[in-house]
Amino acid sequence: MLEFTKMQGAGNDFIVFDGMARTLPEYGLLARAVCSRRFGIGADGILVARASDDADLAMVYYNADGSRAAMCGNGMRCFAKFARENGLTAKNVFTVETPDGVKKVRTAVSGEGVVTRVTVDMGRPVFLPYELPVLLPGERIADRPLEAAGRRLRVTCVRVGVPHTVIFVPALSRAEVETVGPAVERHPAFPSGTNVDFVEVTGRDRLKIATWERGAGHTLACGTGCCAAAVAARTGGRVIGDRVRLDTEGGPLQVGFLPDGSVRLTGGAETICTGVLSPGLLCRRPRP
Ligand SMILES: N[C@@H](CCC[C@H](N)C(=O)O)C(=O)O
Repeated sequence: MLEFTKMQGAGNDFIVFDGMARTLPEYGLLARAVCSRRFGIGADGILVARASDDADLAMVYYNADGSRAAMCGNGMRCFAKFARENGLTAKNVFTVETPDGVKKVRTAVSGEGVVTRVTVDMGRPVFLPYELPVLLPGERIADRPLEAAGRRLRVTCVRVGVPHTVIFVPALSRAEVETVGPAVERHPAFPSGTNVDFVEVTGRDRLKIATWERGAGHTLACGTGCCAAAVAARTGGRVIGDRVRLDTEGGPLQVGFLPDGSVRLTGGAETICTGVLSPGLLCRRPRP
């Protein structure tokens, strides 16, 4: 009997498992089986709750394609709600170990014990140069746009636990997300792949964003992507102030900038359903 909970944060959806006291199947296989939209439950990734020696809990994240990622911002909000509401912790403010370090989460809990909102201290984003296979003598990376899907793109690369490539556009286009997104995700400049964020500036403290995720494709929102976009926009003078609202395709999220250079992600999380996996699910041939 393998119980699961399906959750979403701004439409980025996850299957959550409690791995505190039980052994689960191999996570990559589990992710591919349950995330399949037609042959599984359907989700962008899986989250597994584990015990930790260094924090109150540990979160393991795998993308829908079975690849592991160090961090997931929307996933962390869902994880925090799951942990608090299912008694994995009794604290409203607690710490979670990830491969990107220990994250502090703050949950807003109603009188009925329901977590209504979660804020995650995401750490300091790091600007990255992208790796071009060949640079001409004297040429700087900033001089050369990235060529992908027949386009020459000005990109900003930022790591927020996981790699993001931010592209500012005059207006978001679904067609662009679906053509440029996969071409940039697998561009040779990014040997480990990258998430790709298309960002439209809609106000002095407001952005609209659409994301193509490494290992999951087009998703309705990406928490680490919102942090990357907010930091890229602020550093480039496109937004001002201490916080930015990001309108994702799945709803609004907020990113706050702290004096030490770190960022905070705030938003909601919801439980969709709970259930039990069919025992045969993991024995079937992996399907898309
Ligand atoms: N949806 C996530 C990011 C998940 C990881 C990503 N697909 C990767 O492989 O880097 C978020 O909300 O941050």
